[in-house]
Amino acid sequence: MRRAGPLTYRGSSIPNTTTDQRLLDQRGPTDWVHTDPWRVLRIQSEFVEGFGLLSELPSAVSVFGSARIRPGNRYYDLGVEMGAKLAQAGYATITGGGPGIMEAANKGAQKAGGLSVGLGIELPFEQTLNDYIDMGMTFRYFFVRKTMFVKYSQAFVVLPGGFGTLDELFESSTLVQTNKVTRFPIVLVGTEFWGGLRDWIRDSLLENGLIKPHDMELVQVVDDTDEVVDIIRKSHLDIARQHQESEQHPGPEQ
Ligand SMILES: CC(C)=CCNc1ncnc2c1ncn2[C@@H]1O[C@H](COP(=O)(O)O)[C@@H](O)[C@H]1O
Repeated sequence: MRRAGPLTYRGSSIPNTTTDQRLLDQRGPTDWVHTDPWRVLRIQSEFVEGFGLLSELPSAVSVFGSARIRPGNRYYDLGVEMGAKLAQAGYATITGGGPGIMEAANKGAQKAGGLSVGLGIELPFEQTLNDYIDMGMTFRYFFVRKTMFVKYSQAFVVLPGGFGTLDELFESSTLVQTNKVTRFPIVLVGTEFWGGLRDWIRDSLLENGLIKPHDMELVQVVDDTDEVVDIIRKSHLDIARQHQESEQHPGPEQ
């Protein structure tokens, strides 16, 4: 029998070298850097770096939207306006750090004097963080990056976009629906763009009993960026009030 830390080996499973021998041995193949145990460490280091970068962030809102929309498009302007309004309301803006609406929201936030954050993702084609980011990090792993959006922002604002944006919208809706995150406003901006999706959710998902009626309220659809800020502010005031009440009238000890 051989014990190696928490591991136990018996019989033919006993390795013919020890962990220390393998660590100190410089010869041999280097394919271990492409193995899952090594990846686990890289994933862990991404969490450590991300938490380190973001843990002292003030209140923040994540803004999602298309990577493909260019300056001159009305939705780009909407992104700039959204970032600026969030900055004026005292929120940091977090985006995926890429081009398009992400860039627009970062630009609006930065130009209005707010804190502009970009959480980029390594992609198969060359890609750098946009030029309007005060604090940024590029992630290797999508799922680590997604944890950062949810952990360090207090609301999601979703502007027009494609698959990436829909992924972010539905992931956050699922987290709220399953109570993994609580009291977290999700606001879609652009009724013309999002109205069809909202109708489909009602007519197909709700109609067939695949979601509950109150799930329809998880996501709000508006046009006006001031209204977005009002929804987020109101939700945060409600949370603060409930917090205060529960401190004044604590329930029975669990
Ligand atoms: C030009 C191009 C496709 C660049 C891709 N570069 C990207 N850089 C950073 N985040 C991204 C990128 N593409 C997609 N995303 C993520 O997915 C969303 C946009 O995807 P889409 O364009 O809607 O589907 C963004 O909110 C962002 O978080």
